[in-house]
Amino acid sequence: MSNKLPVAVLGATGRMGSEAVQAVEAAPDMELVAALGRKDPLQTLVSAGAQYVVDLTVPDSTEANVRFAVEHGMHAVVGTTGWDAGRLERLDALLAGHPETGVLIAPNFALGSVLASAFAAKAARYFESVEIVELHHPNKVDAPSGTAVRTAELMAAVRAEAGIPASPDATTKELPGARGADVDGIRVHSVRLRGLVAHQEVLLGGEGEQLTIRHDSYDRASFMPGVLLGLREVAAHPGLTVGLDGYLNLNA
Ligand SMILES: NC(=O)C1=CN([C@@H]2O[C@H](COP(=O)(O)OP(=O)(O)OC[C@H]3O[C@@H](n4cnc5c(N)ncnc54)[C@H](OP(=O)(O)O)[C@@H]3O)[C@@H](O)[C@H]2O)C=CC1
Ligand SMILES: O=C(O)C1=N[C@H](C(=O)O)C[C@H](O)C1
Repeated sequence: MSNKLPVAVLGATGRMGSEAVQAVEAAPDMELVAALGRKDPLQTLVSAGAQYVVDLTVPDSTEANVRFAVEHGMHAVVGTTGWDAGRLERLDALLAGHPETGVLIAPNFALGSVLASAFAAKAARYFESVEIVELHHPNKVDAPSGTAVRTAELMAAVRAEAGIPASPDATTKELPGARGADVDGIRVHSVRLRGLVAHQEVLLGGEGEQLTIRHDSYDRASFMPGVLLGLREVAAHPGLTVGLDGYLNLNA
């Protein structure tokens, strides 16, 4: 019997899913047992013997996909966006009944992006003003990006704990949307532009200075080491982990 991880990819025909299929096929310790598109029944995961599922689909389908995986004892590594607080709560409750199963919800698999968000959280308490600009390809269906939401949440939590007031802003007259979305009190601006893949700038401003923390994914290959790392680690982390940083010892 093979001791390779039996992996299935959901969303296998998509931009990320097709890249993940290639990465899993090329990994010496993994075996791709199923590659499902939108029309394929989830039951195929069971008949294929999948024990690890990578979800790279759409916000509307990801929760049901992950629920199916967990209910069938499969670990899940999830890159799909749309995991708001309500969905995470429901998943946590489901996992309580499956104590040996691990799920990673990773807003971004690129190691540089994970580090950039961690650096931004670290810096967040030291600056009066913070805003986020995320820039993506125009085929992206969701805005703001999951990465920007996660970065804003991390920064807002640090600022709240440190008692930092809201960023100063004298705007009283505004064309709707001009100041971006408000994520936990942090303004997030979304650019959609042909030629881009996935990019983010965190802007931190203080009296007479600015710190910019920028990350660029020029190619979806940048996400694959994180996908493979997630697959190799997920079984060792039962329960719910949000963010690939949960598997990295960033404070070492
Ligand atoms: N965490 C990370 O590092 C990254 C996350 N992402 C996220 O991953 C997700 C996928 O992105 P991307 O690959 O660019 O998107 P694509 O649109 O290229 O791919 C989406 C895939 O999901 C499938 N799909 C569509 N609807 C359903 C459904 N109802 N049920 C099951 N499958 C469905 C599509 O199948 P079909 O072709 O038949 O429509 C397609 O294979 C997005 O949420 C994106 O934000 C993206 C990049 C990096
Ligand atoms: O849709 C994308 O492309 C990406 N989606 C994720 C997000 O919304 O943060 C990750 C990355 O930014 C690429």
